Amino acid sequence: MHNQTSEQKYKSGFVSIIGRPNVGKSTYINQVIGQKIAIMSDKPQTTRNKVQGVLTTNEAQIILIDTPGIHKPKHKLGDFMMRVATNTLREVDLILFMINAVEGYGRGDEFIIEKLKGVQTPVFLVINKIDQIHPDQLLSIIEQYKGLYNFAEIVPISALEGQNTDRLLQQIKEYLPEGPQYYPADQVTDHPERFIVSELIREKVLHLTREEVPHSIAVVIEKMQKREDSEKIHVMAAIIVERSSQKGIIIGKQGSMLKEIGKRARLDIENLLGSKVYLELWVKVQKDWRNKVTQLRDFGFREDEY
Ligand SMILES: Nc1nc2c(ncn2[C@@H]2O[C@H](COP(=O)(O)OP(=O)(O)OP(=O)(O)O)[C@@H](O)[C@H]2O)c(=O)[nH]1
Repeated sequence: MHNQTSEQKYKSGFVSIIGRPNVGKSTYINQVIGQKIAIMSDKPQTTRNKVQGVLTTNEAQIILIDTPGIHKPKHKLGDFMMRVATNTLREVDLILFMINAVEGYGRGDEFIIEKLKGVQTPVFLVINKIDQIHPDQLLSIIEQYKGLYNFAEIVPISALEGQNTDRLLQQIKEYLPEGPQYYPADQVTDHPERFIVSELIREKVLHLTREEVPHSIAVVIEKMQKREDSEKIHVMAAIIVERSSQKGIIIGKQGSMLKEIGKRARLDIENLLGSKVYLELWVKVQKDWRNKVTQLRDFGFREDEY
């Protein structure tokens, strides 16, 4: 076939976002996609799974993968997350290594850069939260990081305020290979709704209980279906904790905390599903689940599912 058209070919690809906890990865994905997909919290390491956001335009489709924070594993769950993250880096078309402009270079960054040296994929250095620093500081950050790794591009942004995020998108497109539209244009994530629903509930628990409940909690959706007798979707979810003291905190005085968690989560879930929701929550104690890989699988942290 002699198809001598001057039209640009469609581009598409997978872009992995890595960085220390709390640098703003979820905020960036939400900023790009414009919907609350990745959950956000002030506490580090709220992202456990890869949450994909899909951005489709007339010229390209960018599939963003929020990779769980790469860090030195302390227990089985950390080890498992690290493996998932490292595998991801080899498979994607582009890696965004995000740093927080306000925090100095640390051992966490050093660890990530060591990991990056083992992959062929091009890497952008994305300096986030530039709304919080003086431009002069930016120059010295750029100088410092330039010497550490051969970054394909260095892009300063503010994910929160949207500064320079358009330019970053443009540069991402330039690095993507020609490819098909993997997802329909109106699809913003390929995660099952159940997963997003469980993350919305987990987010409320973490926000409302502040430092009192650790990140090791999990939320398992046991049932999610439309009730025959009403328009509502019935969601049943268990919040899994490691100690009964944590159970007490989550339930609160006369159930007040659990009630508040449920109320806030329900509103978000209704928004997500576009339907009224009947949400039933309970708290379950399961000791030391983080170290039990078999239980991780039960809770849905399955490598082959990503
Ligand atoms: N000032 C400012 N704050 C930001 C910016 N981007 C993110 N934040 C804040 O930084 C905090 C952490 O953001 P997240 O998006 O949850 O960070 P994350 O990298 O996904 O965190 P993990 O899930 O722990 O890996 C939140 O309080 C955000 O509001 C930014 O550009 N400027």
